[in-house]
Amino acid sequence: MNLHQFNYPKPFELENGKTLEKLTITYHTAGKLNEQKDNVIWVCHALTANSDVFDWWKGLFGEDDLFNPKDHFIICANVIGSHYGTTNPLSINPKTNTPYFSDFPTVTIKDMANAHQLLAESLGINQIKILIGGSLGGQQALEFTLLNQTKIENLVLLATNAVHSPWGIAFNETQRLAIEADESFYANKENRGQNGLIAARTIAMLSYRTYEIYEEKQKDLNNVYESFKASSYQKYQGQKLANRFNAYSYWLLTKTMDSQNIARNRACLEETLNSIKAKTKVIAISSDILFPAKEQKFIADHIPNASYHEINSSYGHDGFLVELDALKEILKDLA
Ligand SMILES: CC(=O)SCCNC(=O)CCNC(=O)[C@H](O)C(C)(C)COP(=O)(O)OP(=O)(O)OC[C@H]1O[C@@H](n2cnc3c(N)ncnc32)[C@H](O)[C@@H]1OP(=O)(O)O
Ligand SMILES: N[C@@H](CCO)C(=O)O
Repeated sequence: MNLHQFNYPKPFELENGKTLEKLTITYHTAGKLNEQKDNVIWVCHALTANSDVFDWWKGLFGEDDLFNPKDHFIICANVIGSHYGTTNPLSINPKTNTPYFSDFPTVTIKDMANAHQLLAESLGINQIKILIGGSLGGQQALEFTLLNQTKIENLVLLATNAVHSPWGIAFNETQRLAIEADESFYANKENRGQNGLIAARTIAMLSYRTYEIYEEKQKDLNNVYESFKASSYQKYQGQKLANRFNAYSYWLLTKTMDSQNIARNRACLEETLNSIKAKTKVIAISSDILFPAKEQKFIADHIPNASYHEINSSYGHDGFLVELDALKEILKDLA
C-alpha cells in the first residue's frame, strides 16, 4: 500500500468544543479511483492497528485477495490519537511547542469520523462502495455513515456496538488504572508508562479471547508447577504491544471507545439506526465477550436494510481479524 499524509489547513474542532490547532491524517491507499468514482473501499481500523490494512487484514485485503487493488480503490486512515501518524499525544502541541502527552484533548468516535470525512472530501470522494470496520473500527463506520455527508452503498460492521457497554467501559477503566499505577506515566515523556501499558494489554487479552482458546493453545503438561505457558503468553502479548505503541495513545483511545453512543445529541438509538440507508451486513463472533453478539443483533434489527451474520468461533472478539474464511463467505457478494 502507499503511505500518504493529509494536513488539514484549519484548526479542527472536537465534539467537546476544544480544538486541535493542527490536524495531520496518515493514511494508506491501494489501487486507483475509477472514472465513475464508485470503487472505493474505506476501512476503519480497530484500537491498536495502523492504516496499512494489507498488513493486519491479509487474506481479506491484499493484491490477490477478495478486496484487492485491481478492482478497488482501498483506503484506510489512521485515527486521531493513535500512535501511527495521525495527530496524537506524542505530536507537538503548537501552543506549547512540546508534545501533548496527557494534555491531549478527549476525542470521540464522532471526531474520528469527522476527521476522515475531511480526508474523503480532500480526495474528491463522495461515494463509498464498501465502508467496513470491526470493534472501534465498526464504531467509526457507524458514525461515518451517520454524518450523512458521503453516500455509503454497503456498510459492514463487525464485532461492534452502537453504544459502548458498562462491561466494556469497566474493562477499559481497569486497563487505564493499570497504566495510571505506573508512576512513570505522569512524567509526560516518550516511552513512559510502558509497564502500565504491558499490564493493560494483558487485561485486554482476557476480553479479546476466551477460556476455550486459552485451553486449546496455552495448556501446560501435567508435570508443570511454574513457568506456565499462559503466563508466558500474557507477558509476551503485553511486551509485544509496548514495543509498538505508547501508553498515552492507548489511555486516550480506550476513553474514545467508552464515549461511543450514536444517540448522543440525536434521537434515540433505535431511530438513529433506523435512519441508515446503506445496505448493511452486521457480523458477530459467537464467543465475543467484549462486544457480545446481541449488540450486533440489536444493530441489525434496527437498520432497515441489514442482514445479521454470526461466525461460530471459539476465538472471541479478535475473531473478526482471524476468521478469514467465514468472513470471505459472508462478504463475497460485495467484491
Ligand atoms: C506496526 C504494527 O504491527 S500494527 C498492526 C498489528 N496489530 C494490529 O493490527 C492489531 C490487530 N491485530 C491483533 O490484535 C492481532 O495481531 C491478532 C488478533 C490478529 C492476532 O494476534 P496474535 O498475537 O498474532 O496471535 P496469537 O494470540 O495466536 O499469538 C501469537 C504470538 O504469541 C506467541 N506465543 C504464543 N504462545 C506463547 C507463549 N505461551 N509464550 C510466549 N509467546 C507465545 C507466538 O509465538 C506469536 O508470536 P508473534 O506474534 O511474534 O509471531
Ligand atoms: N486486538 C485488536 C482489536 C481490539 O478491538 C487491536 O488491538 O486493535
